[in-house]
Amino acid sequence: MSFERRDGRLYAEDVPLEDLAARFGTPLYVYSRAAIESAWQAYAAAFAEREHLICYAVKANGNLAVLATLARLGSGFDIVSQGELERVLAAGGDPARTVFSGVGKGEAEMARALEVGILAFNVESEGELHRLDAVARRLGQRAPVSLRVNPDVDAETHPYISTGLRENKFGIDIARAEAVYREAVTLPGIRVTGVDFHIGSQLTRIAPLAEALERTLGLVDRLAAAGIPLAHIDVGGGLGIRYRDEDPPAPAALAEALAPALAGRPQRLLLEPGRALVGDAGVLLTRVEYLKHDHRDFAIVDAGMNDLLRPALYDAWQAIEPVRERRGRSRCYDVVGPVCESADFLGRGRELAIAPGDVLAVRSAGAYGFVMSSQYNARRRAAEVLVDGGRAELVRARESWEDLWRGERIPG
Ligand SMILES: Cc1ncc(COP(=O)(O)O)c(C=O)c1O
Ligand SMILES: N[C@@H](CCCC[NH3+])C(=O)O
Repeated sequence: MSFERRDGRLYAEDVPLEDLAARFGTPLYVYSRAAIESAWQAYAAAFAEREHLICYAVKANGNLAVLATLARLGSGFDIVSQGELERVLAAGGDPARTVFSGVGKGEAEMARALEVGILAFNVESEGELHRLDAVARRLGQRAPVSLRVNPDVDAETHPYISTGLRENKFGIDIARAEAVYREAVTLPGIRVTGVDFHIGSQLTRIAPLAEALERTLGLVDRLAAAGIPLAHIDVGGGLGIRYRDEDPPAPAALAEALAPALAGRPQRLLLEPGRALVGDAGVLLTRVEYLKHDHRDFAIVDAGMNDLLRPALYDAWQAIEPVRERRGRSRCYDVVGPVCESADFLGRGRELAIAPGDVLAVRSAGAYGFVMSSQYNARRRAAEVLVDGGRAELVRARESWEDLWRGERIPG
């Protein structure tokens, strides 16, 4: 574990978190390099038996230092925008190990991805396939394509992050996919290379993934029979982490569960984990501003929904702990931010012994934390720090006041 409590103080590797709050201010995201590395190694070891490529889902945490850490391990990347592609390139990531997902790819994004030579476009609709064909032909290229199929399985997760049901906007209905492949192989700007699915995020059961794979392999077999062999099978990401009492499968259990269905198949396996690699590798530090004891007990802290949106958006539960234990009476607090919304909470009904000035750590904030933050209420986005052993480095400075109006103009 890279975030541990010793003698009542919470550490990131060998650095006390309260020291980081004092040095860099709050709100502050803190990541542990060792935690990222060990999560990635565990994933890679789990799938070592077969030829595979881990394409880390950049959306989970796109900080350049995080991406560079993963690139150095040999990771590939799963991107959903040109912005994420530029980040991967800036961090030294390999475009030839990068897949491009997302339902709304623009022409310029496609052209840029073709220019740098990505591994595959995960194409999510026929309209996108035709647009990509046209863009590639204009550039005198053939775009490598894997169709993202929608296998219509219930991932059994929060409805906002479930993506593999027919009513979701993602992917091509698996029942129609064969026809789309048959057309794709006739398009001069398209080179068919694989198939892809991603059924949702924060998955705690393997069964829906195994079901999606089974349905997809049926398609792979029908395509092979039709003379359309595929070079890779991309099973997406989605493996959950333990925020509270969930019991998500480890990567090894996932690998074991998928192995029988994949046995003997020549395709390279692609995986797109995000949260499972970085979720537990980060915390959000925030300082208590006020304690207010009215109808309820409120701990008003200096981080809000603009810094960490998950509680407000999904009613998500993340552990909140003082970085230094304090003796004394505890109370049951709603931990709320300074933003003018009643949804601005980090946690509700938390038993805490705290005083104004104390620093709290919101755990498991390495994924979908900073990346989902905003400047709402004209709040500067938090700084980010990467800890490596006993060293802590500022890897993104807190925004300046001018950052709040960069690019704006007062006309006339
Ligand atoms: C296409 C795609 N791949 C991979 C991921 C990574 O998901 P997770 O962070 O749940 O592993 C997502 C997000 O859910 C996604 O949309
Ligand atoms: N943002 C979500 C995950 C979204 C996954 C994106 N496909 C979360 O915090 O849980």
